[in-house]
Amino acid sequence: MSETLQNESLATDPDTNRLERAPRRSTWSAYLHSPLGVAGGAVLVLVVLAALLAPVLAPQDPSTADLALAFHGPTTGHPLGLDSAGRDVLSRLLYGARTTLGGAGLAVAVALVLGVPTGLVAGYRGRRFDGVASWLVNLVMSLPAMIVLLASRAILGPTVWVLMLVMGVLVAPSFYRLTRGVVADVRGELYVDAARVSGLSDARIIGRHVLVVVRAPIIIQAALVGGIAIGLQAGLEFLGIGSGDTPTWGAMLNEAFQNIQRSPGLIVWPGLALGLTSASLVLVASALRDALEGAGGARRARRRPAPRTSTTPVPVPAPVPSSAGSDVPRGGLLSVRGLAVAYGTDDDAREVVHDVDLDVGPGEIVGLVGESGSGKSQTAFSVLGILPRGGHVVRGSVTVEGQEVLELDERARRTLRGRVVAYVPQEPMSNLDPTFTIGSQLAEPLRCTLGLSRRAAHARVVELLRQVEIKDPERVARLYPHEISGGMAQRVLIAGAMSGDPRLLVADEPTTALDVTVQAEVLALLRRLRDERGLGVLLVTHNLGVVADLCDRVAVMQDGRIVENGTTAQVLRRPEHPYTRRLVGAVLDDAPCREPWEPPSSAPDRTEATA
Ligand SMILES: Nc1ncnc2c1ncn2[C@@H]1O[C@H](COP(=O)(O)OP(=O)(O)OP(=O)(O)O)[C@@H](O)[C@H]1O
Repeated sequence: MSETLQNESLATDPDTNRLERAPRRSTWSAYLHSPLGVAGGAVLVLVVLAALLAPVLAPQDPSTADLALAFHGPTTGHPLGLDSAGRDVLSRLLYGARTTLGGAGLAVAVALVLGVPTGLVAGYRGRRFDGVASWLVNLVMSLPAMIVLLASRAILGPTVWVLMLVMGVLVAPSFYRLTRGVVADVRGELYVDAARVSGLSDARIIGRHVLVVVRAPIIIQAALVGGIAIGLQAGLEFLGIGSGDTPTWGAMLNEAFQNIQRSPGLIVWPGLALGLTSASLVLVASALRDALEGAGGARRARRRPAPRTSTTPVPVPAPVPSSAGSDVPRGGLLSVRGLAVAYGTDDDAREVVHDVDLDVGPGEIVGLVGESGSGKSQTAFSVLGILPRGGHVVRGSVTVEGQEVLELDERARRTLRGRVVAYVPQEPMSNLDPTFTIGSQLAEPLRCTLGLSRRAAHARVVELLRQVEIKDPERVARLYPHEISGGMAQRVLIAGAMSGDPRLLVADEPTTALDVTVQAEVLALLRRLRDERGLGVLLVTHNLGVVADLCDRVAVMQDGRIVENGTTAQVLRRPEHPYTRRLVGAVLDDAPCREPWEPPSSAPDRTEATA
């Protein structure tokens, strides 16, 4: 391994020559480190156990009354005394926990079931579903909750369960809005795009990459709603709107309040139960949120910003005999003809790519260069079938190995992506999900698209990491994205792209975020993969240095059109179009040309990289 590669691995600890792993805790042990969370959890567990074991623990039936013993203080048989009707307070408290907690659980469950899946779909897919769901949510939110609850009691009967079910429906919009908002943010993350490009289905992406982000706020929200449900239930019972015959904490509070002069102690037990349970719920949720954030969110936050590009001097390659130039041969692997991409609706469409022709043959690296906004990425996205929302191909054809890509349905495109066409994105760090280890992320598409077992996928991941020249692949597979350098992250993404053994690689500015030395190594890696596998590469870049280093042919884009297309030597040495001349002239100053990059002689395993 070269010195630079070592440095890359040493990014976190240059003294020890070893990758430094940040101490990491499991969610469970992080939770146990929160004293308030543990205390809240203990109280909740006790309350739930008491509710479940009420028939065993209760000294007598909660409804058995003995007026002769009304307001009697604590005795051996009645540790908490008796109420105004001579009923055992402890028994009522235990049975009341069942109704109170069960009702709150029902409200939360209904709200979760209605709000979360719809929020997920609306946030992830948007469009019409989002419109209809948001309209319905606004409608429900505009209803006066208390009036609806009173009306439902009058119509459906005075049972706690019905009240809690209706409450669940009324609070479902809060879950919908929360989920939709978080998911809409996450769906724009590059690692979600990367998962899509690697061939994963929407359901799989939502289940693995999106749900993990919304779970913490949903837990907090569920705890709050649970607390509110308990409070509301108690409030309704306290006002005498509950069922009356079922023992609940609210009903006990109501009865105690009516007799506060006679027996003030009666209010203590239901009040304490309500207060402690609500507070515990909040403490547990808060500690759980922190623990989950510690496991995933902190990794998100600790993501290291990738260094930005530096300018590479452009070596002018010697002219090579070729039939390219104005008479460009038609590529056997990728062939783009008359491609036009537009944004907006039919009436108000803005064309951003116009009639692009492009070919990539097997084992050929074709550069697509041009200034920012010239349409390079839109062309590449069209090949991959991942144009951003609002963008669509208005005419033209894109064939990969003779198969028309634009006519494929989404399922067929997913199969094509990852297995035939792979993608290496620009920002390595943003394209890795911070919540999963490198090994887990690379194994996911292998298991989903190639159907490998967990063990086989892991073995393949290690092999892939080795192929992209990562030293100690077993160890790197166990690391999280924030624990590796930008250069290593880009190697990981290239390994991911190679996992389906594709024939065509679309690389969108793959070295832009890397420093010059690492840039040269990643370029050498791409060249080696091309040489070994006969991989065709469409390389989107604005860097003519990269083109000169790596590309066999180059197409120059300006304002959405290809204005020049030829061998790298021709285009860089004798640019014909005025824009290409300006582009080359802007980089080629009087600085001396550097020699093409060669690996250090101390790197025997990589000497073939530039051979
Ligand atoms: N989501 C979008 N909605 C509307 N227009 C867009 C969208 N994405 C890109 N465009 C437009 O498409 C044109 C081409 O953009 P593209 O991203 O292909 O440029 P580029 O050459 O790749 O630039 P860069 O090197 O900065 O990535 C630009 O004019 C841009 O404004």
